[in-house]
Amino acid sequence: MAQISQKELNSLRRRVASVANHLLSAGSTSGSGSIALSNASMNDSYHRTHGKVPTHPVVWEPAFDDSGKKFIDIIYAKAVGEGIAKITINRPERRNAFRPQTIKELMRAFNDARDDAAVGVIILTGKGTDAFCSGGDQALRTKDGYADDADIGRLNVLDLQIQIRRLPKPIIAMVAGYAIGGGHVLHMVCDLTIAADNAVFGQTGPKVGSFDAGYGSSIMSRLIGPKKAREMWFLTRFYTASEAEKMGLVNTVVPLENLEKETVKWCREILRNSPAAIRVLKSALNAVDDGHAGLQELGGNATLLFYGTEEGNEGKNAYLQRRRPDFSKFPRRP
Ligand SMILES: CC(C)(COP(=O)(O)OP(=O)(O)OC[C@H]1O[C@@H](n2cnc3c(N)ncnc32)[C@H](O)[C@@H]1OP(=O)(O)O)[C@@H](O)C(=O)NCCC(=O)NCCSC(=O)c1cc(O)c2ccccc2c1O
Repeated sequence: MAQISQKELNSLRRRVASVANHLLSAGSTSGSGSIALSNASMNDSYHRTHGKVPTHPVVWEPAFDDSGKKFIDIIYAKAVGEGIAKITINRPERRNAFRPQTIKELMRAFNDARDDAAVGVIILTGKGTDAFCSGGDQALRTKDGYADDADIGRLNVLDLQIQIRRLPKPIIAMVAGYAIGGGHVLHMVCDLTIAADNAVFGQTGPKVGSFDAGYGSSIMSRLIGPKKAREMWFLTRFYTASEAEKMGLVNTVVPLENLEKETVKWCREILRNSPAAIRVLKSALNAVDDGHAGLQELGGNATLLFYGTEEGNEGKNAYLQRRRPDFSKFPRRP
């Protein structure tokens, strides 16, 4: 009998789950029988044309990158047949404070999720319900950053922030408990934040002898306004989830027990929409704040789309066929 490899088995499981999910969601749409009769709220009318967002439980399976290395400080998972990856900081005994190793692993997982064409949305979260992330591990702080295994000081969370901004898929911070210091900045650089009602947000930098004068300042100012950003940094106060929602720091607040369910619902809604449109929108929404790098990202998307056109291909084909390109048939649109 022919042997089936683990990779083939996983792919088969994903396809079966995808078909099952499809059937479940079709069932939940036609089964309710009340869609056309539902009241006139905006989302109901949206659901009339698009069908209801499936609410079946998500099934996570462990995920790996191709480095062959294990993950120690994080848990990496993908939802079977769904297009969702979940990356969890796994240092709950330290309120999910990160060390250089944690950041390296996060970057590996984000890279894998970026490269996996089956993944359309990524969730970043912390293990347990006490903390999303409490920032850099202060026990490892040295004169030049946070000590890695070779005792070299690192501020590599700054590289992770850039990776999150440039990754062309939506990243949702799923926050329960504390999001503090560098952990608070991490949720801010994500595209969306879904907070549990026990979430607490704050910067401690000036209290513990640190500051993030990069995204931690500029993006915060964009999100909550320059006065409120000064308040958050200068006074180092903590804010409840509902205060954070009023300030525009988070998208929504839900009961802790519904946090993952609601986050997955948002993922599923995003996944119904055009990946290319979302990709371009993410880079467009970041472009001004990210300066030349932001424009480069947005410009790269224009090139990517242009390569798929007949006009773009005429140039390449002419070069390969050693002839003069004929662009005369392509419109010069108003
Ligand atoms: C987050 C808390 C408010 C939680 O308080 P709580 O009372 O719930 O819990 P404990 O305080 O008892 O903590 C339990 C346990 O965890 C340890 N721990 C918690 N946070 C950290 C941490 N960040 N580093 C190391 N250890 C931590 C704590 O010591 C306890 O251990 P036990 O062994 O005693 O059980 C509260 O914990 C808190 O305020 N934490 C500190 C928050 C903080 O100041 N974070 C650092 C801010 S600076 C930063 O993150 C930062 C990082 C960077 O990489 C940067 C890079 C470039 C520029 C700037 C950067 C930057 O500012």
